[in-house]
Amino acid sequence: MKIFTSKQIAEIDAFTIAHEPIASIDLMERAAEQLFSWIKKRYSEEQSFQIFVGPGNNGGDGLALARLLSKTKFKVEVYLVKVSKNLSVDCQVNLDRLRSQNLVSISEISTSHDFPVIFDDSVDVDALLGSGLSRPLDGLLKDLVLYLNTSKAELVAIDIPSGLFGEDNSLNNLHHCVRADYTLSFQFPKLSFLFPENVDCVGNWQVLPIGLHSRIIDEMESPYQLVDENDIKKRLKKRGRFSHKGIYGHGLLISGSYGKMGAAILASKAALRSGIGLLSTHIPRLGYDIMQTAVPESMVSIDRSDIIFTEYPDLESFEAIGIGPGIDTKQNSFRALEELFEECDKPLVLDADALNIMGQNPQLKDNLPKGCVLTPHVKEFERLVGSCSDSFDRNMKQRDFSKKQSVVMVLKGAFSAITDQNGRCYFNSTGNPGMATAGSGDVLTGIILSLLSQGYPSLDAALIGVYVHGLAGDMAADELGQEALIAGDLVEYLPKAWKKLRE
Ligand SMILES: NC(=O)C1=CN([C@@H]2O[C@H](COP(=O)(O)OP(=O)(O)OC[C@H]3O[C@@H](n4cnc5c(N)ncnc54)[C@H](O)[C@@H]3O)[C@@H](O)[C@H]2O)[C@@H](O)CC1
Ligand SMILES: [K+]
Repeated sequence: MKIFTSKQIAEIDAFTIAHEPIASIDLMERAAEQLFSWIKKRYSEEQSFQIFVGPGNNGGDGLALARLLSKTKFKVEVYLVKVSKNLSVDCQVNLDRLRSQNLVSISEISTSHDFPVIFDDSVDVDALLGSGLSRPLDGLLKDLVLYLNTSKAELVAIDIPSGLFGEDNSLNNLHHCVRADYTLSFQFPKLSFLFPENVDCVGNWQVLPIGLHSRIIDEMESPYQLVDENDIKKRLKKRGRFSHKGIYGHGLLISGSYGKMGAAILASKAALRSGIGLLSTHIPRLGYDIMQTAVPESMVSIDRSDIIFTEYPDLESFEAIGIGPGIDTKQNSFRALEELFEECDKPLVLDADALNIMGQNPQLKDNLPKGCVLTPHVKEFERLVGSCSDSFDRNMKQRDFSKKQSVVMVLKGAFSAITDQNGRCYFNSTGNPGMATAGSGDVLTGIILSLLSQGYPSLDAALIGVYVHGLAGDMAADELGQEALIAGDLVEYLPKAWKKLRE
């Protein structure tokens, strides 16, 4: 699903009105009907609602919703905030319709003395401001939002929590934005929903389709996408009946050091559980017995060092290389990595200590093999690129880095962001907080190495790998709970996750 800016959404809206064609007031009605049916499914008919309405079309949605709710048994009160002389045309029409229906009490809020008592068991609806927000909230609106945020009532935001911008909130004060329990966003999510600092404002968000015109949605360019299961299924290659293990590639995983052999085991198992034909794991000498016992399916390549990575085997026979999990960051490992960058013309995935070595030796960045995949978490990313003021800034820097260095980068976290050589950004939609556990990243490296070895292009390997990793995590958490989840469980659930993608 593409993600558009607020400005683009207004264009899509206008195109729909002109080309469906549909009157804008009827499009607003369609949006209100979607809100109404979401509410009807969720709340009992005795539920009371307090709806806070602003001067624009977001307010218009709130008024139309009030009318639909009051036609049934729901109890509704509306509060219209007087922050400008005029209402938008469709907001005014809906105010007139609600008044003539005469079922709902409509109060005006002109000063903070007019703020109503909010009952803990009511549901508040935030229809103050939507995507037309032009500056951070101040004055009466800010005071009202602060007041609403102190209440214990459940808060449902229409389209976007009032005060939050759809994209860049770096100059905004998030304490002055509505803190919703639910945000019901029309047709698309907003970019800002995917950034962790906004989670307290957005709460659980859901997309409600309102039938915007498919032609303009298809044609309009956006660098941002939220990746769903169908996007992933389309990228999967068929596994033929007559295939043999040679077809699925031979991968080389460089991993492990004294005290960190677990990383090599987890990454190797994940690679093997993700369709690779053959796997060799390159490890320091001390890990020989450990690897041969724990992962008999993998061949072992032994470093001359007992305890760290200092060299790598001839690359000729491998389709792809993965390096980083648990290799440590010693000087000799840096030299070997530098050499690998110079020599390697195979698909490559870099993680963990490989990224930390680069963080310590910034000149390495410019030698990165083109098209390789990097999988940092936020700290590793900032060691590479420098500190960032917020997630929006970090996202811009990630897109720039991918473009400049011509690499694919996976920034791991909730909604992991995957950027490509053209500066496009794909947000992953699977995964849960239970996966923030030791070794989870090693599993991802193994999966991506496996896909690269099978001939998937770097971007596909990253997108599919991150998705299936998150899916395995979701399936594991469903059965085991998030607290108990460990990285080994992700490996255990990979078969089910792959199976689901092949259904
Ligand atoms: N995009 C779509 O397809 C549809 C959009 N709809 C609704 O329309 C909304 C957008 O409507 P509008 O463009 O009228 O925008 P808003 O409803 O967000 O309101 C904009 C108004 O608020 C004022 N304003 C902006 N920032 C302010 C601030 N900080 N303090 C005080 N006043 C401020 C503006 O001057 C303008 O008058 C969406 O969020 C959505 O709820 C729906 O009606 C259905 C269709
Ligand atoms: K809102």
